Amino acid sequence: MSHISFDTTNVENFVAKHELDEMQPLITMADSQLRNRTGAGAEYSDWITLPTDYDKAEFARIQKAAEQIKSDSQALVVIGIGGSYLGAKAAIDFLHPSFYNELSDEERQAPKIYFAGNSTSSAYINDLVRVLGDKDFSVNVISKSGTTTEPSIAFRVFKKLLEKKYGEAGAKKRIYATTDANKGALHDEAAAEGYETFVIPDGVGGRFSVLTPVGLLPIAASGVDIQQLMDGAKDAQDEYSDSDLRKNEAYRYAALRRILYDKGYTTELLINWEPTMQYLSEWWKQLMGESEGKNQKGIYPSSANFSTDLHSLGQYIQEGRRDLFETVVKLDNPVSNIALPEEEGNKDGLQYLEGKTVDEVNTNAFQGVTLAHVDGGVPNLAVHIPQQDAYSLGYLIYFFEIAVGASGYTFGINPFNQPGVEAYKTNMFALLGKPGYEEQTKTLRARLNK
Ligand SMILES: O=P(O)(O)OC[C@H]1O[C@H](O)[C@H](O)[C@@H](O)[C@@H]1O
Repeated sequence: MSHISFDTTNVENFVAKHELDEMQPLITMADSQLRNRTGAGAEYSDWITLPTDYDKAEFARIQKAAEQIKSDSQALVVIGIGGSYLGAKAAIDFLHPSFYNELSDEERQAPKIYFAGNSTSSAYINDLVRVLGDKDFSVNVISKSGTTTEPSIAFRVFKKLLEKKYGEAGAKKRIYATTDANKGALHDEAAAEGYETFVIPDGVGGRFSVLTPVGLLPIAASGVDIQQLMDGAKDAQDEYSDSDLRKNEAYRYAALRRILYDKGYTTELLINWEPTMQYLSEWWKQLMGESEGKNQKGIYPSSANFSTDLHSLGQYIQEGRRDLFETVVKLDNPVSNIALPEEEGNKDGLQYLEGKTVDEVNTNAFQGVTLAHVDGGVPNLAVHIPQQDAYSLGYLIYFFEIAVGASGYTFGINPFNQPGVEAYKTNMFALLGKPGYEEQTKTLRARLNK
């Protein structure tokens, strides 16, 4: 089966071959820290072998639950934030046509999928309640800690809606809880109420959890064959197991990013050429940013959607501050491809495109833009995705995960924690009057009232 490939042609003007060779000792060290579990945060690196070591009985239970949701629900509300929703959203967008929720029931053959609990916006919850209307729906509430504020608030709202519609007993059958095996408020509530539960393994952090029940249940409920997703990841696990930079494309990606960072290219733009891939970038940004942004170091992960953003950000990328590099994720064979309609005359000046497909325009734009950006001083890496299918996506997910694991260790940081995320939470809890935060409440109120 063909799989993703990594193209470094357009970074050659910026990084000499010997520079990559000279990264080998650092990569060998990072690989050893990862595989031998001797690096910082190693207790959260079970995702490395997840594609072969996952719980097969639970996997079958996920597939069964997905069938149940398909049979009794017109909509599934997926409640989670950060790593507890971005992977599922990225996969569902990538693996289905645009406007998935707007397709006819017959074409979709699966419930509409809505995401909630991923912001503190009150309007968003309100709007989703209106959209659900009298639709039959189920809820998949996802939280590794089981205590995150945004999903907890949304869960209360949608749980009440379910109870109003189906009664307490009926509601319980429509709630699927994905959380820690032993602890947290969501775990305790699920156990007390008898919700069907799925476990987020201890050794897999949120941003690495898309191939656990966190991502798998919503993805399966949308009609995707999750076995293919796991198969792709499994083949990638085999493919990227060698510490030799000449043989391991994921490590080559990690090493090149690190070399570019050291040369002053401190922002990486993940570029896509398909609107169905925007959330892949959002997932990737958490994976990279939460893993590497520590000790005042790390590449800032950003993204742009082409060709759309060429008409807004294109000027900056071409001629702005030269601290950017691009990693393009290019889908080589999109599922649908249309030809430009023929027309009498040449009023719109498009006659030269007749006989060409719109995807040929996209690919030519990709090639032209890449060369222009390279000429403008933007190093360019490219990951080619052969097909818009679950196998390729599983492969791609693993590529980025293993790359950031290795890359994190080259920075000398712990790639698997996220201590900095707590700072805003402490302030928010203090301002909202959560018990235990009384001292901070006083200090913050005084600062705000100045
Ligand atoms: O799954 P949860 O425990 O609710 O966490 C959801 C997200 O929130 C946090 O603040 C973390 O920084 C993320 O790494 C995590 O993915």
